[in-house]
Amino acid sequence: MTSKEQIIPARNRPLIFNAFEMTGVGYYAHGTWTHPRSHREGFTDLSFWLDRARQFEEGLFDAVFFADVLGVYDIYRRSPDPAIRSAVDFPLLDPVTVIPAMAAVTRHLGFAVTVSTTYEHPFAHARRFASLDHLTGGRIGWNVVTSYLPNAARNFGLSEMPGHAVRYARAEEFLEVSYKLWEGSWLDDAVLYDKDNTVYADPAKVRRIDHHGQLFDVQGPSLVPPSRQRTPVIYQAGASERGRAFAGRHAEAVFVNGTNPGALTAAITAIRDAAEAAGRRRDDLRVVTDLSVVIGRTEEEARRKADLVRRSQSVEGALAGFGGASGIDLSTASGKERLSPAPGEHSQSEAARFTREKQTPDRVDDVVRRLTDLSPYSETLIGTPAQIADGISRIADTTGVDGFNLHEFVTPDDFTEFIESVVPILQRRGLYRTAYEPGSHRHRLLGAGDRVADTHPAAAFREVSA
Ligand SMILES: Cc1cc2nc3c(=O)[nH]c(=O)nc-3n(C[C@H](O)[C@H](O)[C@H](O)COP(=O)(O)O)c2cc1C
Repeated sequence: MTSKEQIIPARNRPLIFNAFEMTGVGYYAHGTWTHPRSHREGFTDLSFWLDRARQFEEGLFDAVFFADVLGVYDIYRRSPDPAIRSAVDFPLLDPVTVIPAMAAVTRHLGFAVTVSTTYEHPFAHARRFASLDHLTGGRIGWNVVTSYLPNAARNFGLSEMPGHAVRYARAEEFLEVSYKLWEGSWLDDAVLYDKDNTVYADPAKVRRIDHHGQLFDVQGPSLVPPSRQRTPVIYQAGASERGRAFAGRHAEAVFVNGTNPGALTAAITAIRDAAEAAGRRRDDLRVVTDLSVVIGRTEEEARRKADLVRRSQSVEGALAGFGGASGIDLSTASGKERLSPAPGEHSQSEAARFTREKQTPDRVDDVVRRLTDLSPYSETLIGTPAQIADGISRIADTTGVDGFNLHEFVTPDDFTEFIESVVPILQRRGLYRTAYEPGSHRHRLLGAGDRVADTHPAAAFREVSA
C-alpha cells in the first residue's frame, strides 16, 4: 500500500491494546512489585523479556510500550532515598537493549520505546532507530519525551534541567535532523550490491543532509541504509499546551490521560484539533489512554484482589514518583493543605493535574489517596471478565479513544488473566483483533502503508529518485 491511500478511520478498526512496561521492578502503581504474586525479580535476565514478548504476541497486543527515565526521583524529601527504597522507576535497564531479542521471538508485536530528545544527539539516535527498524522488520516506534527529572540533567553534565520551553524547542530541531537522516539521505534505489563491479551503493543517491541549525550541525549521510518504515512510528504524550501542539505536529500515536470521561474526551478532541491545525487529518493519529484492570471470577473475588493490590501500594513510592514528575514535594505539606501549582519546568501536565485542572486545588490527603488507590493516572476496571469488557466498551464509546495502554499490578498474572478471559469477549464484540494483519507497525496502526503519511512533517524531507 502507498502512503497516498486514505488512513482507515479509527472507528472502523478494533481497539489498540499495548502492554505498558518499564525495564525494572517498580513503576506506575508504585509498590505493587511487593504484591505476593508479582514476579519482577528476573528483570535483569533476558529470559524474562523473551517470556514477556511471547506472552504479548500470544495475546495479540499491538505493541509493548517501554516508558523510560534517565535519572532518579529526588524531589520528595529532597532525597533519592524514597525512590531507591521503593524502586520508583528505579533501577532501569536501557529498554532499547532488550528489543532485538524480543523481536527475534515474535513476528508481529510492535515495540514503542521512550528516548529523550534532551539528553541524546540526533545523529546517533537516528542510527539507533534505523537499525532497530531493520532488526524488527519495521516494527519500531519512538515515544518522544523531553524528560522532567532534574537528576537526569545532572547525569548529563548540566547543573539544572533545561526549561520546559527550551526542551521542546530542542525536540523540534532534534526531530527535523532525524527526519532528514531517515527520509532524505538515502534514495530508495541507492543500494546496488553489485559484486561484479564492486559497487555497493550509488554515491549519487546517498546524500549528506548538511543540517545547520540553532542547536545541531549534522553533515550526514545517514550511516544506515533505508529501513522498511524509515521514520519509526512517532509516539508522544506531552499534555501541556506546548506538548499538545508538538503531538499535533509529529505524533502518530498519542497517550492522553483523564481520570473521568469528560476530561479524556476533551483531551482527545484537543489532540485531533492540534493535528488539524498542523495541516494533518484528524485520523492521521491514534489516541490511546491508560487502563488497569483487576479481574475476578466473581465481583467479590475481583474486589478482594483489588484490596490486596491497594495494600501492596507504597505511599512513599507514590509521593516520590509524583514529586519527580510534577516538581511538587509533598513531604512537608499537611494533609488538609491544598496543593499549589509547582514550578513549571517539570511535567506541566503532571503539575497541573491536581491544581490548575480543578476549580479548587485538591487537598494533600486527597492527592495521596488518588495516587495510592490502584491506578494513579486512569480508571481501574474491577470485576468479572464480562464486566471488564463492558467497561472497555463504555470508555471507547463515550470518549472516542482508539485504544489502551494496559497496565498490570501483578506480573505476569494480570496480563495472563486479561488475555485468557477478557480478550475472547472483546473479540466476539469485534473490539479486539483475532489475528495480526500483515505489515509494519505503522501499517497496522494507521492502515496506510509502511511510510509516514504525506501530511506528516517527515514526508517533506523524503527524497525521491530522480
Ligand atoms: C502514558 C504516558 C507515558 C509517559 N511516559 C513517559 C516516559 O517514559 N518518560 C518521560 O520522560 N515522560 C513520560 N511521560 C510524560 C510525557 O511524555 C511528557 O514528557 C510530560 O508530560 C511532559 O510534557 P508536558 O509538560 O507537555 O506535559 C508519559 C506520559 C504519559 C501520559
